[in-house]
Amino acid sequence: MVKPAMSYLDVLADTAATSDVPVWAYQISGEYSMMQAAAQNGWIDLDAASYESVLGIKRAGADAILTYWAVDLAQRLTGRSDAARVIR
Ligand SMILES: NCc1[nH]cc(CCC(=O)O)c1CC(=O)O
Repeated sequence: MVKPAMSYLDVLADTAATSDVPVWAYQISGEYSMMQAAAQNGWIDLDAASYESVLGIKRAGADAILTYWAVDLAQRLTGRSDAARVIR
């Protein structure tokens, strides 16, 4: 598990490149909170920025991502309001 994810994308990529076991990334509450706050101030598009931040973590090599947007993203990516139950 590499955390916090967004500040350690280089460490995540290096770890994923050499790990024999699945590598997880944790997008911690501080990363989530600063983006929620920025969106509340009208500074960023939350839907776009949250998706892009998680996509970047995946692109760095994470096999799985722990994120406070998990349910939101699952619903948006599947188009299903019950996505969180379905993916469990
Ligand atoms: N070491 C404990 C731990 N495990 C996960 C988090 C982050 C929890 C979060 O902020 O989402 C923390 C606290 C910390 O490292 O500061």
